[in-house]
Amino acid sequence: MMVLGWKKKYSDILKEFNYSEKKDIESAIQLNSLLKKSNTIQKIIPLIEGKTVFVIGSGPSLSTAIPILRKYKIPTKIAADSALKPLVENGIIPDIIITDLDGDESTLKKIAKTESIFVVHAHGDNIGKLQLAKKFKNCIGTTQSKPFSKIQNFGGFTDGDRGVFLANHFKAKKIILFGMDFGNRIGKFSNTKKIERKTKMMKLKKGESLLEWLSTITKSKLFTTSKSIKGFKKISYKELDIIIT
Ligand SMILES: Nc1ncnc2c1ncn2[C@@H]1O[C@H](COP(=O)(O)OP(=O)(O)OP(=O)(O)O)[C@@H](O)[C@H]1O
Ligand SMILES: Nc1nc2c(c(=O)[nH]1)N=C(CO)CN2
Ligand SMILES: [Mg+2]
Repeated sequence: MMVLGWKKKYSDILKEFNYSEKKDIESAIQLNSLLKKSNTIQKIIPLIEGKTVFVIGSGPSLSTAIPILRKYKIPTKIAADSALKPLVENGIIPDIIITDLDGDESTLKKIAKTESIFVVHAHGDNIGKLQLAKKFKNCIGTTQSKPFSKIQNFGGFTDGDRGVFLANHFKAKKIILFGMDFGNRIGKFSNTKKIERKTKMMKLKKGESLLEWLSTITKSKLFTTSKSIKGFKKISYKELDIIIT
């Protein structure tokens, strides 16, 4: 089931970013045709339901988060797109990767056949990249429009906030953010080109506002080690041991 109220949020996104719903649907249809029938959804449940999960984005605080994340083996790690490369380079293989396939392609390919679950988002502007999804051993397809057949809609917009919506959908007990700073600085690990800066800032603003909205309806307890977000308790790395238990 889609998160209640998503339809209105999506309709606002279409208007604000001038996206075409028709193209989003076309992309989702293509992704659906590439995916095999699988039990990947069944594999994701035990990773999240009733658990503490980490959601890791590419904001400036990712650099200080990496040595901390290396110490924590148990909480499920959900990584957003371009956060994947620095994580893998530091020996951290996330359990779940949220991507619209514009992160680092060679890192995606490197861990394609591991047990990690790839949650691939189809939208009107990534149709040309969808073939990559065929390489993943465990793959779930998503859309921001209506779900159908093998394509799901857990809510959310940018890769990072979609990770939080995914954790909410599968009933995480606690969700803790790393490298999810939003704000005016794009993290150095983000793949953003100079010309895309304005749109990227708009996307980050939208992602943050969606998380503020989610905080008013979720049953998961929300924390952030990154910059403050309304509705999320700001914590220091030192407090992690207590919160995780
Ligand atoms: N200040 C920040 N700079 C970069 N990423 C951030 C920041 N704060 C939060 N994030 C999160 O990190 C995630 C991963 O970053 P990435 O650059 O891969 O974005 P993205 O969602 O793939 O964007 P797009 O696909 O539209 O280019 C973002 O989706 C966003 O949710
Ligand atoms: N149509 C369309 N949809 C999106 C896009 C995008 O560039 N185009 N980018 C996203 C993640 O940042 C999420 N959704
Ligand atoms: Mg992306």
